[in-house]
Amino acid sequence: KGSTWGYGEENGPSLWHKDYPVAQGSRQSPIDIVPSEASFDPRLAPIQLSYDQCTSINISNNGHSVVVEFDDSDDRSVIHGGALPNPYRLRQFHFHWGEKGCHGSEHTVAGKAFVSELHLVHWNAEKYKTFGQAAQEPDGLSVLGIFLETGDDHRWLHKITDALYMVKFKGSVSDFKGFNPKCLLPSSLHFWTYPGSLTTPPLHESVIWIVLKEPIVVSEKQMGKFRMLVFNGEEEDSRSRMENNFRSPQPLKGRKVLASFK
Ligand SMILES: NS(=O)(=O)/N=C1/NCCO1
Ligand SMILES: [Zn+2]
Repeated sequence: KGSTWGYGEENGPSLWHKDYPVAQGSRQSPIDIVPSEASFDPRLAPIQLSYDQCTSINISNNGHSVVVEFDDSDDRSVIHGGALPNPYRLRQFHFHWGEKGCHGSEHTVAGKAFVSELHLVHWNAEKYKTFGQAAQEPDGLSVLGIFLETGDDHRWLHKITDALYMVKFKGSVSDFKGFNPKCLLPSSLHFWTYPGSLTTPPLHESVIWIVLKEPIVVSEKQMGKFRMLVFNGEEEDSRSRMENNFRSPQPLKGRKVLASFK
């Protein structure tokens, strides 16, 4: 059967272009964000996250990351502002991380990587009928990226890390209701924004990226709980700890990064 993509020696990011040629395209993500080369754009509207009516449904291990999915059947939880033409609907969020004490973010800032990166995935439901269709359009998706750095415990992240034992194996799903990701935001919503892609196959060039400048702080202990997840299914022989599930920065190819702040 076709070998599926992953983050290992035999199926990792450097090989994805074989099944997904767009991997070598002109608007791939992530990128290294160089603040001194980003231009402040006063016309960028502030980011607004209207998540108060959001409805989380479940938490699952898809063999690549841990994902919390939302009911996106109406506009109850949307992001707007930035360079977005209209509100985009929250569909899911997930994380990327490294191994103990190492880096794991996808975007970097002037070459600095963070221990992890949270992605809140939204889609343009005003213009497209389904997420799948939007994911193939240049203005179809918007992903909000938030860096994680280590320090004290994050006071709300335990709601997620306490549920990870339920989704240790690929294919496991567990109820996860009543979680509002607003509790995972830093105090400043200053951001960079640029046109890019999904950072996982199929790598569609359909994402308007919004990356917050200020990281949130989580403890090494909390990060350790992500690393007890495994890439493999419960029945598989291969046992591999879920870590280093990040793609490295891709060529900018002439793209401009805008900043919402001076
Ligand atoms: N890392 S990412 O760019 O958010 N990738 C995806 N894939 C499906 C949804 O988000
Ligand atoms: Zn992601």
